[in-house]
Amino acid sequence: MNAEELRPPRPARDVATRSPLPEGEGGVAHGRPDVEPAGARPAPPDEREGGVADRLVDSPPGGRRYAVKALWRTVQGEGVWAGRPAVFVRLAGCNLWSGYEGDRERDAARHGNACALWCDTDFTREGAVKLSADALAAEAARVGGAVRFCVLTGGEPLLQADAALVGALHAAGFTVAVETNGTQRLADAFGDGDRPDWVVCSPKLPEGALRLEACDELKLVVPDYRPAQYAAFAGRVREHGAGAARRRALWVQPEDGPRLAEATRLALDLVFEDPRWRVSVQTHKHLGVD
Ligand SMILES: Nc1nc2[nH]cc(C(=O)O)c2c(=O)[nH]1
Ligand code: SF4
Ligand SMILES: [Mg+2]
Repeated sequence: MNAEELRPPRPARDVATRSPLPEGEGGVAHGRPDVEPAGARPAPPDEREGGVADRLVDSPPGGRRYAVKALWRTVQGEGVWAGRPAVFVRLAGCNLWSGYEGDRERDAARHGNACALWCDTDFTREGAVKLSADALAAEAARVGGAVRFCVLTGGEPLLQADAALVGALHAAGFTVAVETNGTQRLADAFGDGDRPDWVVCSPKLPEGALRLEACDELKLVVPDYRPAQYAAFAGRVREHGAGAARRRALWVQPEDGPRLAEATRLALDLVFEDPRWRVSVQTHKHLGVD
């Protein structure tokens, strides 16, 4: 069954623009259009985060292969490029948590990082597919259709991403962004070869432990990570824009989950206190997409 068949029948056009509710109960009197909430319709498989093993097989051994946990088309939900159509590639593995429930407290204590306690990302190697750079780029191009913006995420993507992978994506026409925790050096990952065009750092260790040389956006997940703790590292964020719009992209992003309300209040207080920082909203969650 394809996604189209899963959708409820489309109402006739004249009723689609009118609310079935009487006035005063969320109907036309409130100006609310009669639309389903975003994300109510099931997304096609290529637009869902899971299930890469269902459609892809390992590239033959021999050359360098990348463990890909998920590859899907969506919009970048966060930061400067929020709303930009993108192919997300989730590379398996992280250096700050094994990814298994039972290891959360051990790994948080081992590395001194709070994120192992709340990280909600599935980046374990189970179900990952090992793809060559060319196979990965070809799948990104197929899934992307007209989209040529690729976001490498994880886990920690710089444990795997290298110049050959970025080069293959560039050759397929992609602009490449990466979401890193800041523990890896770009020089170690990419040497003198192709590098990502855009680097987003969301640190999970104290700034003294960060080895990333520079980035284009800094995103702190509050309440555990706060601007005052990253004042020096914020100086490594490249400025973008012209004239008065020239600025660093410095974000505080409320942690999703049971602490969201408290974290949102803190994010607001932090940007009111120091307006160089902005509140980052996870727009993909509002849109109901992965
Ligand atoms: N659409 C979408 N945008 C994102 N931006 C950052 C993400 C992440 O999980 O790091 C993410 C994600 O998982 N989905
Ligand atoms: S560094 Fe990122 S992916 Fe790794 S455990 Fe922390 S939040 Fe999760
Ligand atoms: Mg996510």
